[in-house]
Amino acid sequence: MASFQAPPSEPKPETPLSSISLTSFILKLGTPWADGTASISQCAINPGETFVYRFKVDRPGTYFYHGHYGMQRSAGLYGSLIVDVADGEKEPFHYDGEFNLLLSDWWHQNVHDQEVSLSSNPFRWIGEPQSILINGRGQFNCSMAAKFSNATVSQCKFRGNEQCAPQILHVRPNKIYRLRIASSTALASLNLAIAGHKMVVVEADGNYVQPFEVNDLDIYSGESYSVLLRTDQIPSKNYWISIGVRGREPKTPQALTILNYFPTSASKLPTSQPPITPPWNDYNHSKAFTKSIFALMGSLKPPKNHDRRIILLNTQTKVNGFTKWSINNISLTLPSTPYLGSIKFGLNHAFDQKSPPDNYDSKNYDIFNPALNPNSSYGNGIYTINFNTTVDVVLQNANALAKDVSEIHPWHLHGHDFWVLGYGEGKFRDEDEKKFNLKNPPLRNTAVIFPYGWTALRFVADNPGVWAFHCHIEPHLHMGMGVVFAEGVHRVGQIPKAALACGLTGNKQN
Ligand SMILES: O=C1O[C@H]([C@@H](O)CO)C(O)=C1O
Repeated sequence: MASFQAPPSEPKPETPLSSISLTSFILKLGTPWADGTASISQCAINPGETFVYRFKVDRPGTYFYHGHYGMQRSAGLYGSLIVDVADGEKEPFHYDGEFNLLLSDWWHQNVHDQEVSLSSNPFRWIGEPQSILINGRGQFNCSMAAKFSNATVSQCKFRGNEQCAPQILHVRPNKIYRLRIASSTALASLNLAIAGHKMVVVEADGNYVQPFEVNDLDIYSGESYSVLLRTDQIPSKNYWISIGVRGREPKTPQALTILNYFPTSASKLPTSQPPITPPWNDYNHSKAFTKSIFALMGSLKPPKNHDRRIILLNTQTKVNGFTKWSINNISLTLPSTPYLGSIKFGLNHAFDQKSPPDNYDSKNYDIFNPALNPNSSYGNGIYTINFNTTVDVVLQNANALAKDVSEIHPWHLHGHDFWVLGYGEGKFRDEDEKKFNLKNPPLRNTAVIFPYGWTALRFVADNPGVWAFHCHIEPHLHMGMGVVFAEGVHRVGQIPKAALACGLTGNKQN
């Protein structure tokens, strides 16, 4: 069992009072109240309160945890969670050392103001981040690689102990290093490259994958990878590691750090230019990477058939004039009593008992153009899944409100891994099912939909609880881009009181 405790919050007069909840990317089999989703699996933790997350860590991998109340992840409430293999067990690959890189993005505008802007009419978008951070460290208004830049940006000056100085990766020649890379970004899709080095991808979202070699790696918010890096280059030099933005026109400089070979001094800057991220809209590059990910031979295979298919159309819409994201024309608003408690206690008036639809009007909806009618409505109804059945979810992308705009959305499922059965262009059709990969689809907990495309996932509803499934872009979730699945809730054991201490379950003892 592992447990981590919410940081004790002692409200000081100048600190705004704010609740939190923490989620992590572990499955939480049998302890759905430890999933950390406020209004879904638990009540938010109020200032001064403590909530202990106790759950079974059932397999090794690269994970992270973060706040799941409002946009707290954007405000910096996140951290890594690395699970080592159990004693006596071995990873299916060898390495001599490891580094952990948790990536994020950073705005100068505070998150409260961002939330207000996003919830205003007229809508004010948060724009692109000012910096990309590596392990919470990033630069602004200076570049470590200034001498390679055409712009008149100044050279960053570091002694090495400043908070914003990059964490340098110190390596020895002719070794193999495991880089654990996870993305907690609020918005940015990223690409990472190491000058002069290739990487071998071996793990995705805590699952082993069939190893494959890349020059650079795309990573979307919510995802994690492990790559192996062989330090086989000239040891008298150092090498740039650069991270740039994908999928949105970048207005954010690449994040940089250095791969420092022993015995070269870490302060010796690399002599060649940092790797340049592929053009932001080179989607073919991203698709080629994403489609090269397969499960390691011998991994768990998906069931051959599904019991239910849910098609989820992703649209940017208007509700009463406010800009929102909607799924099958419903923009998710969470109830004040968390679903887990209200379903367990049969409190039928805690949320809308009507399920959202399993499909959209796929015959008539033109995914390539702005909707003829952009209006949708708020809702907090959920998808109730029969326990132990197999569900296919097809995420269907579409044009946003503006013409010729369709964005990337990384969708993250709580409480499960899913198999990624396929990606396609345009509208999903029944016959696309014939092309699903049932042989070696990767098991993941986050999968991306590309502009104007679809992504098909399969999971088995074998984890009693109530689980969020949402776009991992923080402002998009805030704008309603998510759905909720419930399965086998009557099988859930005794829910700790702290998870129920609000709304209509506030006085429940179970
Ligand atoms: O949700 C979003 O809103 C803006 C834009 O569509 C409207 O300003 C944007 O880029 C998003 O991802």
